Amino acid sequence: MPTAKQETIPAATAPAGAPRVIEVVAGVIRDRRGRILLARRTEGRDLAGLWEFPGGKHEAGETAEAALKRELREELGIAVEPGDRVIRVPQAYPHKRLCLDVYDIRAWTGTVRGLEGQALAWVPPHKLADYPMPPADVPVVAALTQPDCYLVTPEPGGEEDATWLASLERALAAGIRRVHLRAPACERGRWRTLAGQAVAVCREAGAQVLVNADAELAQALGTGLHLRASQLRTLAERPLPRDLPVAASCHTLEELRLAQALGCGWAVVGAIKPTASHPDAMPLGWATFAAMRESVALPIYAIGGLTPDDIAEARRHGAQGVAAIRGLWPAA
Ligand SMILES: Nc1nc2c([nH]c(=O)n2[C@H]2C[C@H](O)[C@@H](COP(=O)(O)OP(=O)(O)OP(=O)(O)O)O2)c(=O)[nH]1
Repeated sequence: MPTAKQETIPAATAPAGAPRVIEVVAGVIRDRRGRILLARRTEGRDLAGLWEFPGGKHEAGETAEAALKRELREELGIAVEPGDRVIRVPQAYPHKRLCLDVYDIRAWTGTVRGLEGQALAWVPPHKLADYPMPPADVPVVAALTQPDCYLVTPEPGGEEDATWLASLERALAAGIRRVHLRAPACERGRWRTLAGQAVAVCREAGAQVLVNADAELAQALGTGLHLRASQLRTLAERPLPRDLPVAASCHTLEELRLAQALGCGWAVVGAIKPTASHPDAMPLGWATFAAMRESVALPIYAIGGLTPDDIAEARRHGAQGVAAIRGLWPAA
Protein backbone atom coordinates (compact mmCIF):
# COMPACT_ATOMS: atom_id res chain seq x y z
CA MET A 1 0.00 0.00 0.00
CA PRO A 2 1.22 3.54 -0.65
CA THR A 3 2.09 5.65 2.36
CA ALA A 4 1.51 9.27 3.26
CA LYS A 5 5.07 9.98 2.17
CA GLN A 6 3.95 9.84 -1.46
CA GLU A 7 3.09 13.01 -3.33
CA THR A 8 -0.50 14.12 -3.58
CA ILE A 9 -2.26 12.57 -6.59
CA PRO A 10 -4.35 14.77 -8.89
CA ALA A 11 -8.10 14.38 -8.32
CA ALA A 12 -10.45 12.94 -10.91
CA THR A 13 -10.99 15.00 -14.04
CA ALA A 14 -13.08 17.98 -12.97
CA PRO A 15 -16.36 18.68 -14.74
CA ALA A 16 -16.28 22.03 -16.58
CA GLY A 17 -16.81 24.93 -14.18
CA ALA A 18 -16.48 22.70 -11.09
CA PRO A 19 -14.80 24.24 -8.05
CA ARG A 20 -11.17 23.42 -7.26
CA VAL A 21 -10.68 20.21 -5.25
CA ILE A 22 -9.68 20.78 -1.60
CA GLU A 23 -7.10 18.25 -0.39
CA VAL A 24 -7.90 16.99 3.12
CA VAL A 25 -5.88 14.44 5.06
CA ALA A 26 -7.11 12.46 8.07
CA GLY A 27 -5.78 9.78 10.39
CA VAL A 28 -7.17 6.56 11.84
CA ILE A 29 -5.80 6.66 15.39
CA ARG A 30 -6.28 3.52 17.50
CA ASP A 31 -5.90 3.00 21.24
CA ARG A 32 -4.60 -0.22 22.84
CA ARG A 33 -8.11 -1.71 22.80
CA GLY A 34 -8.44 -1.17 19.03
CA ARG A 35 -10.94 1.68 19.40
CA ILE A 36 -10.73 4.47 16.82
CA LEU A 37 -10.67 8.19 17.63
CA LEU A 38 -13.40 10.44 16.24
CA ALA A 39 -13.64 14.21 16.74
CA ARG A 40 -16.81 16.28 16.59
CA ARG A 41 -16.80 19.30 14.29
CA THR A 42 -17.33 22.42 16.37
CA GLU A 43 -20.06 25.05 15.97
CA GLY A 44 -19.62 27.73 13.33
CA ARG A 45 -17.72 25.45 10.90
CA ASP A 46 -19.01 23.73 7.83
CA LEU A 47 -20.63 20.35 8.69
CA ALA A 48 -20.75 21.36 12.40
CA GLY A 49 -21.87 18.68 14.84
CA LEU A 50 -20.81 15.77 12.61
CA TRP A 51 -18.09 13.34 13.69
CA GLU A 52 -14.91 12.98 11.64
CA PHE A 53 -11.49 11.37 11.56
CA PRO A 54 -9.07 13.97 12.96
CA GLY A 55 -7.14 15.87 10.32
CA GLY A 56 -7.60 18.87 8.04
CA LYS A 57 -6.67 20.69 4.87
CA HIS A 58 -3.22 20.68 3.35
CA GLU A 59 -1.34 23.94 3.58
CA ALA A 60 0.28 25.16 0.36
CA GLY A 61 3.10 22.86 -0.78
CA GLU A 62 2.63 20.36 2.06
CA THR A 63 2.79 16.58 1.50
CA ALA A 64 0.04 14.43 2.98
CA GLU A 65 2.45 13.17 5.64
CA ALA A 66 3.50 16.69 6.71
CA ALA A 67 -0.12 17.90 6.77
CA LEU A 68 -1.22 14.93 8.86
CA LYS A 69 1.59 15.36 11.39
CA ARG A 70 0.90 19.09 11.71
CA GLU A 71 -2.90 18.77 11.99
CA LEU A 72 -2.79 16.04 14.65
CA ARG A 73 -0.21 17.97 16.68
CA GLU A 74 -2.29 21.17 16.50
CA GLU A 75 -5.70 19.55 17.11
CA LEU A 76 -4.83 16.74 19.53
CA GLY A 77 -1.34 17.45 20.89
CA ILE A 78 0.11 14.13 19.70
CA ALA A 79 3.09 13.19 17.52
CA VAL A 80 2.13 10.61 14.91
CA GLU A 81 3.80 8.22 12.51
CA PRO A 82 1.51 7.79 9.48
CA GLY A 83 1.36 4.31 7.90
CA ASP A 84 -0.55 2.89 4.93
CA ARG A 85 -3.35 4.63 3.11
CA VAL A 86 -6.82 3.36 4.07
CA ILE A 87 -8.69 5.07 1.21
CA ARG A 88 -8.69 8.33 -0.72
CA VAL A 89 -12.27 9.54 -1.25
CA PRO A 90 -13.15 12.16 -3.87
CA GLN A 91 -16.41 13.76 -2.67
CA ALA A 92 -18.57 16.58 -3.98
CA TYR A 93 -20.61 18.60 -1.48
CA PRO A 94 -23.22 21.16 -2.61
CA HIS A 95 -20.76 24.07 -2.28
CA LYS A 96 -17.33 22.40 -2.54
CA ARG A 97 -15.35 19.40 -3.75
CA LEU A 98 -12.79 17.64 -1.65
CA CYS A 99 -10.53 14.64 -1.62
CA LEU A 100 -10.38 12.98 1.80
CA ASP A 101 -7.12 11.04 1.99
CA VAL A 102 -7.16 8.76 5.03
CA TYR A 103 -4.12 7.01 6.54
CA ASP A 104 -3.65 4.52 9.29
CA ILE A 105 -1.60 5.96 12.13
CA ARG A 106 1.09 3.35 12.75
CA ALA A 107 2.27 4.80 16.06
CA TRP A 108 1.63 7.92 18.17
CA THR A 109 2.93 9.49 21.38
CA GLY A 110 1.50 12.04 23.79
CA THR A 111 -1.87 12.47 25.48
CA VAL A 112 -4.88 12.98 23.22
CA ARG A 113 -6.70 16.23 24.05
CA GLY A 114 -9.27 18.28 22.10
CA LEU A 115 -7.09 21.39 21.80
CA GLU A 116 -9.66 23.23 19.64
CA GLY A 117 -12.60 22.59 21.99
CA GLN A 118 -13.81 19.62 19.96
CA ALA A 119 -15.49 16.64 21.64
CA LEU A 120 -13.61 13.36 21.20
CA ALA A 121 -14.79 9.73 21.28
CA TRP A 122 -12.94 6.40 21.21
CA VAL A 123 -15.21 4.16 19.16
CA PRO A 124 -15.05 0.38 18.58
CA PRO A 125 -14.91 -0.21 14.78
CA HIS A 126 -18.32 -1.95 14.66
CA LYS A 127 -19.94 1.16 16.24
CA LEU A 128 -18.44 3.74 13.83
CA ALA A 129 -21.51 3.64 11.60
CA ASP A 130 -23.69 4.80 14.55
CA TYR A 131 -21.97 8.22 14.54
CA PRO A 132 -23.38 10.85 12.15
CA MET A 133 -20.54 11.74 9.77
CA PRO A 134 -20.10 13.75 6.55
CA PRO A 135 -20.81 11.88 3.26
CA ALA A 136 -17.08 11.42 2.46
CA ASP A 137 -16.72 9.32 5.60
CA VAL A 138 -19.25 6.65 4.59
CA PRO A 139 -16.71 4.95 2.28
CA VAL A 140 -13.99 5.41 4.93
CA VAL A 141 -16.00 3.56 7.59
CA ALA A 142 -16.81 0.82 5.07
CA ALA A 143 -13.13 0.55 4.12
CA LEU A 144 -12.27 0.05 7.81
CA THR A 145 -14.98 -2.50 8.58
CA GLN A 146 -16.08 -4.36 5.44
CA PRO A 147 -14.37 -6.79 3.00
CA ASP A 148 -12.15 -5.36 0.25
CA CYS A 149 -12.98 -8.26 -2.11
CA TYR A 150 -16.46 -9.17 -3.38
CA LEU A 151 -16.55 -12.52 -5.16
CA VAL A 152 -19.06 -12.89 -8.00
CA THR A 153 -19.53 -16.58 -8.76
CA PRO A 154 -19.05 -17.88 -12.31
CA GLU A 155 -21.77 -19.89 -14.07
CA PRO A 156 -21.55 -23.57 -13.12
CA GLY A 157 -22.20 -24.39 -16.80
CA GLY A 158 -21.21 -27.94 -17.69
CA GLU A 159 -19.17 -28.34 -14.52
CA GLU A 160 -20.27 -30.83 -11.84
CA ASP A 161 -22.03 -29.00 -8.99
CA ALA A 162 -19.65 -30.64 -6.50
CA THR A 163 -16.63 -29.29 -8.40
CA TRP A 164 -18.13 -25.78 -8.48
CA LEU A 165 -18.86 -25.96 -4.72
CA ALA A 166 -15.32 -27.17 -4.04
CA SER A 167 -13.98 -24.09 -5.88
CA LEU A 168 -16.24 -21.87 -3.78
CA GLU A 169 -14.88 -23.52 -0.64
CA ARG A 170 -11.32 -22.83 -1.82
CA ALA A 171 -12.16 -19.16 -2.43
CA LEU A 172 -13.57 -18.93 1.11
CA ALA A 173 -10.52 -20.70 2.53
CA ALA A 174 -8.39 -18.05 0.77
CA GLY A 175 -10.21 -15.34 2.75
CA ILE A 176 -13.28 -14.27 0.73
CA ARG A 177 -15.93 -12.94 3.14
CA ARG A 178 -18.53 -11.41 0.80
CA VAL A 179 -20.11 -13.43 -2.03
CA HIS A 180 -22.51 -12.58 -4.85
CA LEU A 181 -24.13 -15.85 -6.00
CA ARG A 182 -24.78 -15.25 -9.67
CA ALA A 183 -25.60 -17.66 -12.50
CA PRO A 184 -28.25 -16.08 -14.75
CA ALA A 185 -27.84 -18.74 -17.47
CA CYS A 186 -28.27 -21.67 -15.07
CA GLU A 187 -31.50 -23.70 -15.19
CA ARG A 188 -33.74 -22.45 -12.37
CA GLY A 189 -34.28 -25.74 -10.52
CA ARG A 190 -30.60 -26.58 -10.57
CA TRP A 191 -29.66 -23.09 -9.41
CA ARG A 192 -32.10 -23.09 -6.46
CA THR A 193 -30.53 -26.29 -5.15
CA LEU A 194 -26.96 -25.23 -5.84
CA ALA A 195 -27.49 -21.74 -4.38
CA GLY A 196 -28.89 -23.33 -1.19
CA GLN A 197 -25.76 -25.49 -0.88
CA ALA A 198 -23.53 -22.50 -1.61
CA VAL A 199 -25.23 -20.46 1.12
CA ALA A 200 -24.52 -23.23 3.64
CA VAL A 201 -20.85 -23.34 2.60
CA CYS A 202 -20.55 -19.53 2.87
CA ARG A 203 -22.23 -19.43 6.30
CA GLU A 204 -19.91 -22.12 7.57
CA ALA A 205 -16.98 -19.88 6.56
CA GLY A 206 -18.58 -16.77 8.13
CA ALA A 207 -19.05 -15.07 4.74
CA GLN A 208 -21.92 -12.78 3.86
CA VAL A 209 -24.03 -13.93 0.87
CA LEU A 210 -26.20 -12.07 -1.64
CA VAL A 211 -28.10 -13.77 -4.46
CA ASN A 212 -28.41 -12.13 -7.83
CA ALA A 213 -31.65 -10.41 -8.85
CA ASP A 214 -34.15 -12.92 -7.41
CA ALA A 215 -35.81 -11.38 -4.32
CA GLU A 216 -37.94 -14.47 -3.80
CA LEU A 217 -34.88 -16.76 -3.71
CA ALA A 218 -33.11 -14.32 -1.36
CA GLN A 219 -36.08 -14.46 1.01
CA ALA A 220 -36.32 -18.26 0.80
CA LEU A 221 -32.60 -18.61 1.64
CA GLY A 222 -32.45 -15.71 4.12
CA THR A 223 -29.66 -14.01 2.15
CA GLY A 224 -29.01 -10.51 0.86
CA LEU A 225 -29.95 -9.46 -2.67
CA HIS A 226 -27.70 -8.07 -5.41
CA LEU A 227 -29.81 -6.07 -7.90
CA ARG A 228 -29.22 -5.75 -11.61
CA ALA A 229 -28.98 -2.12 -12.75
CA SER A 230 -32.27 -2.43 -14.66
CA GLN A 231 -34.09 -3.45 -11.45
CA LEU A 232 -33.18 -0.13 -9.82
CA ARG A 233 -35.69 1.64 -12.07
CA THR A 234 -38.53 -0.73 -11.22
CA LEU A 235 -38.28 -0.80 -7.42
CA ALA A 236 -40.11 1.76 -5.29
CA GLU A 237 -38.62 0.52 -2.04
CA ARG A 238 -35.82 -1.59 -0.62
CA PRO A 239 -36.89 -5.18 -1.33
CA LEU A 240 -35.56 -6.79 1.89
CA PRO A 241 -35.75 -5.99 5.61
CA ARG A 242 -33.00 -3.71 6.96
CA ASP A 243 -31.00 -6.54 8.54
CA LEU A 244 -30.37 -8.14 5.13
CA PRO A 245 -27.97 -6.44 2.70
CA VAL A 246 -29.09 -5.10 -0.67
CA ALA A 247 -26.48 -4.05 -3.24
CA ALA A 248 -26.60 -3.15 -6.92
CA SER A 249 -24.58 -3.21 -10.13
CA CYS A 250 -24.38 0.27 -11.68
CA HIS A 251 -22.95 1.63 -14.91
CA THR A 252 -23.98 5.27 -14.75
CA LEU A 253 -24.19 8.04 -12.18
CA GLU A 254 -27.98 7.97 -12.47
CA GLU A 255 -27.96 4.29 -11.45
CA LEU A 256 -25.62 5.01 -8.54
CA ARG A 257 -28.01 7.70 -7.31
CA LEU A 258 -30.95 5.29 -7.61
CA ALA A 259 -28.98 2.67 -5.63
CA GLN A 260 -28.27 5.21 -2.90
CA ALA A 261 -31.89 6.43 -2.80
CA LEU A 262 -33.10 2.83 -2.49
CA GLY A 263 -30.87 2.30 0.56
CA CYS A 264 -28.37 -0.10 -0.99
CA GLY A 265 -25.43 -0.85 1.29
CA TRP A 266 -22.94 -0.76 -1.57
CA ALA A 267 -22.70 -0.71 -5.34
CA VAL A 268 -20.47 -2.30 -7.97
CA VAL A 269 -19.26 -0.15 -10.87
CA GLY A 270 -17.37 -1.16 -14.00
CA ALA A 271 -15.95 -2.34 -16.21
CA ILE A 272 -12.70 -0.64 -15.20
CA LYS A 273 -10.53 -2.66 -17.63
CA PRO A 274 -11.40 -4.86 -20.63
CA THR A 275 -12.68 -8.29 -19.56
CA ALA A 276 -12.87 -11.72 -21.16
CA SER A 277 -16.67 -11.70 -20.71
CA HIS A 278 -17.11 -8.26 -22.40
CA PRO A 279 -14.05 -7.90 -24.69
CA ASP A 280 -15.64 -5.26 -26.93
CA ALA A 281 -17.08 -3.03 -24.18
CA MET A 282 -15.35 0.33 -23.78
CA PRO A 283 -13.67 0.24 -20.33
CA LEU A 284 -14.52 2.99 -17.87
CA GLY A 285 -11.01 3.53 -16.48
CA TRP A 286 -10.11 4.76 -12.98
CA ALA A 287 -10.55 8.50 -13.59
CA THR A 288 -14.18 8.07 -14.66
CA PHE A 289 -14.76 5.72 -11.74
CA ALA A 290 -13.44 8.36 -9.31
CA ALA A 291 -15.56 11.08 -10.93
CA MET A 292 -18.69 8.91 -10.51
CA ARG A 293 -17.83 8.05 -6.90
CA GLU A 294 -17.61 11.76 -6.05
CA SER A 295 -21.36 12.31 -6.39
CA VAL A 296 -22.69 9.63 -4.03
CA ALA A 297 -21.93 8.56 -0.47
CA LEU A 298 -21.90 4.81 -1.02
CA PRO A 299 -19.15 2.23 -0.70
CA ILE A 300 -18.41 1.13 -4.30
CA TYR A 301 -16.51 -1.93 -5.52
CA ALA A 302 -14.71 -1.60 -8.84
CA ILE A 303 -15.19 -4.49 -11.29
CA GLY A 304 -13.87 -5.51 -14.69
CA GLY A 305 -10.52 -7.22 -15.28
CA LEU A 306 -9.41 -6.74 -11.64
CA THR A 307 -7.69 -8.99 -9.08
CA PRO A 308 -6.60 -8.53 -5.44
CA ASP A 309 -3.42 -6.92 -6.83
CA ASP A 310 -5.61 -3.93 -7.81
CA ILE A 311 -6.95 -3.22 -4.31
CA ALA A 312 -4.47 -0.43 -3.50
CA GLU A 313 -5.18 1.26 -6.85
CA ALA A 314 -8.92 0.86 -6.25
CA ARG A 315 -8.65 2.44 -2.77
CA ARG A 316 -6.62 5.31 -4.26
CA HIS A 317 -9.65 6.12 -6.44
CA GLY A 318 -12.19 5.87 -3.62
CA ALA A 319 -13.28 2.25 -4.12
CA GLN A 320 -14.10 -0.17 -1.32
CA GLY A 321 -12.00 -2.73 -3.19
CA VAL A 322 -12.45 -5.10 -6.10
CA ALA A 323 -15.34 -7.29 -7.23
CA ALA A 324 -14.47 -10.07 -9.66
CA ILE A 325 -15.45 -13.41 -11.10
CA ARG A 326 -12.20 -14.78 -12.57
CA GLY A 327 -9.93 -12.59 -10.44
CA LEU A 328 -11.25 -14.11 -7.19
CA TRP A 329 -12.26 -17.64 -8.27
CA PRO A 330 -9.54 -20.23 -7.69
CA ALA A 331 -7.97 -21.79 -10.77
CA ALA A 332 -9.11 -25.37 -11.41
N1 LIG B 1 -10.59 16.14 9.06
C1 LIG B 1 -11.62 15.67 8.40
N2 LIG B 1 -12.30 16.47 7.54
C2 LIG B 1 -13.36 15.91 6.90
C3 LIG B 1 -13.74 14.57 7.12
N3 LIG B 1 -14.84 14.32 6.34
C4 LIG B 1 -15.12 15.45 5.64
O1 LIG B 1 -16.04 15.59 4.85
N4 LIG B 1 -14.23 16.44 6.00
C5 LIG B 1 -14.26 17.79 5.44
C6 LIG B 1 -14.74 18.83 6.42
C7 LIG B 1 -14.05 20.08 5.92
O2 LIG B 1 -14.79 20.62 4.87
C8 LIG B 1 -12.73 19.57 5.39
C9 LIG B 1 -11.63 19.64 6.43
O3 LIG B 1 -11.35 20.93 6.66
P1 LIG B 1 -10.80 21.50 8.05
O4 LIG B 1 -11.44 20.77 9.16
O5 LIG B 1 -9.33 21.59 7.97
O6 LIG B 1 -11.19 22.96 7.97
P2 LIG B 1 -12.39 23.85 8.31
O7 LIG B 1 -13.21 23.39 9.39
O8 LIG B 1 -11.79 25.20 8.36
O9 LIG B 1 -13.16 23.64 6.95
P3 LIG B 1 -14.30 24.48 6.30
O10 LIG B 1 -15.29 24.78 7.36
O11 LIG B 1 -13.64 25.68 5.71
O12 LIG B 1 -14.79 23.53 5.24
O13 LIG B 1 -12.95 18.19 5.07
C10 LIG B 1 -13.02 13.77 8.05
O14 LIG B 1 -13.30 12.60 8.31
N5 LIG B 1 -11.97 14.37 8.65
